[in-house]
This record gives sequence, structure tokens and C-alpha cells, in this order.
Amino acid sequence: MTRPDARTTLDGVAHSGRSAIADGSGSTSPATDAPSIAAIGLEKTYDSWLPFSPTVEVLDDASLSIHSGELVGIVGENGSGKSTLMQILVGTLEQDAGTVERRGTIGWCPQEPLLYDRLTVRETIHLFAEGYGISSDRRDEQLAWLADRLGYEQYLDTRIDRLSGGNRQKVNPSVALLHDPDVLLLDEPYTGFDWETYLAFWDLTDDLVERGTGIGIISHFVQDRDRFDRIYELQDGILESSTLEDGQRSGVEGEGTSENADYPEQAGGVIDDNGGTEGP
Ligand SMILES: Nc1ncnc2c1ncn2[C@@H]1O[C@H](COP(=O)(O)OP(=O)(O)OP(=O)(O)O)[C@@H](O)[C@H]1O
Repeated sequence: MTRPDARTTLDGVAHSGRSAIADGSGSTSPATDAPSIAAIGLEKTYDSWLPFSPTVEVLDDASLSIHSGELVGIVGENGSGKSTLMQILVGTLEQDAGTVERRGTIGWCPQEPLLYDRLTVRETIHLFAEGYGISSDRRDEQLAWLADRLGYEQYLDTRIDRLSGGNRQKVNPSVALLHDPDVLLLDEPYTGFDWETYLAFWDLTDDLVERGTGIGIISHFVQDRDRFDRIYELQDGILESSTLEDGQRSGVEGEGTSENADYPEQAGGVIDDNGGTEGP
């Protein structure tokens, strides 16, 4: 993948970006330097429900931005607050202080799939398409594309509660991508994926970035770090950003991916919650 020129942004961090923003119809519009999503000075503390139990301070003056065509990783230990941060970015959780500015549409893939057990995969997609206000032609086109890219065509008429965990997990990002959002926020999206689907996921991600989608991914997977343009690390409430030098980011084909000898998935396991493997 050709990396565009680095530009300096609102947060003062050099980032990669595309020269155009996809508008969801296949056409493009001129890019601006404004981030697709920008959070500044976020504070979040969970109050304790129990007397004498401590409150949990999760975010302390956290700032983050994601631009069009940028792939951003969010990393940190279990319980460091990554999901809390993402929920605030999406708007499903309110911060105590700070601001979030959103430009364009957002797709969100929560850590736990929010799907209806009794619907089939196709019915699920139809339901969300209705909510997004997508035409039936566009919906069917998107469904065919996503099912092909993530490899679940044969399960379109299977009920959600009868899918394997890995196949259910494929429906989750599909719902988030159905309306072709400007920004895609994914909370550990590939837990349960087999190796082929994991590669297909990154292949899809790279195509979306090429089209101008800004993507934020919560990942526990150390081997994924060189895929990101920028990484935010959350530790003790502090969010710090680091940027890879131009040309360092690897794509799906090449080093760090399918040729990564460290990746045990090639033996046929599935990816677990911490980016390790279970299986085969
Ligand atoms: N609704 C809540 N009420 C009280 N505390 C909460 C609530 N949600 C999360 N927490 C606490 O806030 C902290 C951050 O949780 P969060 O789920 O954001 O972390 P995380 O980095 O996403 O974790 P993981 O990597 O395990 O998914 C944890 O200590 C968690 O126990």
C-alpha cells in the first residue's frame, strides 16, 4: 500500500491521510485536515455502587484523533479503559469532561456482538439496513460484498444463535460497515477468527483505508502493531500516541502477516481475547 504524505493535524501529530474522503456512494470529496473524529481532554471515572468501594478513574485528560484514511491502534492492558474510551468516542457513554467532535458517519463494532439471537444473518443485516435507511439494492450489494470478504455466504440464512462464535463475530463488523461509515471503530474485532478470516479482515481493512475510511481498532495483538499508522497506548488513565515512520507500516501481504513465522495461527487455531490463540 502506498502511504500518502504525512501531514500535521489538530493534535500536532503527523499522520497519513488520503487526498479524498469516500462519501459512501463510491464517489469522493476533497479531504480536509480536520480529523474525522477528535477527542480532547477526556476524563472518565466510574463511581462505585457499593459503599466504601473505590471509584475507578479510567481516563485522565485523554486526547485522540482519527483522520480519513488513517489506521489507528488503541492498546493497553486489560481494564486500562480502551472500551470505555471507544464508547465515549461513539457516543454511547458520556464523559465527565472533555469534548468529542465527529465528522461524518460512524460504524462501531462493540466488544460483545449486539445481535438478536432469533434472526438469521440476512434478517440481521436487513434490520440494521432499515435503521441506517439504506436502499434494498445497496443493502444487498453490501451484504454480498461483506459475506464474500469475510467468508460467511453459506450462513446467510442461519440463525445467529446457531452460528459458531467465530462466525457470529464476522456479523459484528459487517453491521458496523453496512452503511459505509466515514469512521470505523472496532473493539477487538477478530476474537474467534480463524487464520484465513484474520487475514481477510486485514485485507478488507487495507481496502477501506485506501478508500478513505478512518479506522480505530482496539487490539491486544503485539504482532499487529506494525499495521497501524499510529498507536495510542492507555496506561493508568494516560493516553499516549506514537507514530510509525513512513513506510514502516506493513500490509496484509508481506512481513508481519501471513509470512509471520511467530504467528501460531498458521497451525489452525483461532484468535482469543488477548490476541493469542486457542485451538486448533
Ligand atoms: N459500568 C462500569 N462501572 C464501573 N466500573 C466499570 C464499568 N465499566 C468498566 N469499568 C471499569 O473500568 C475499567 C476500564 O474498563 P474497560 O472495559 O474500559 O477496559 P478495557 O481496557 O477495555 O479492558 P479489556 O482489555 O479487558 O477489554 C475497569 O477497571 C473496569 O472494571
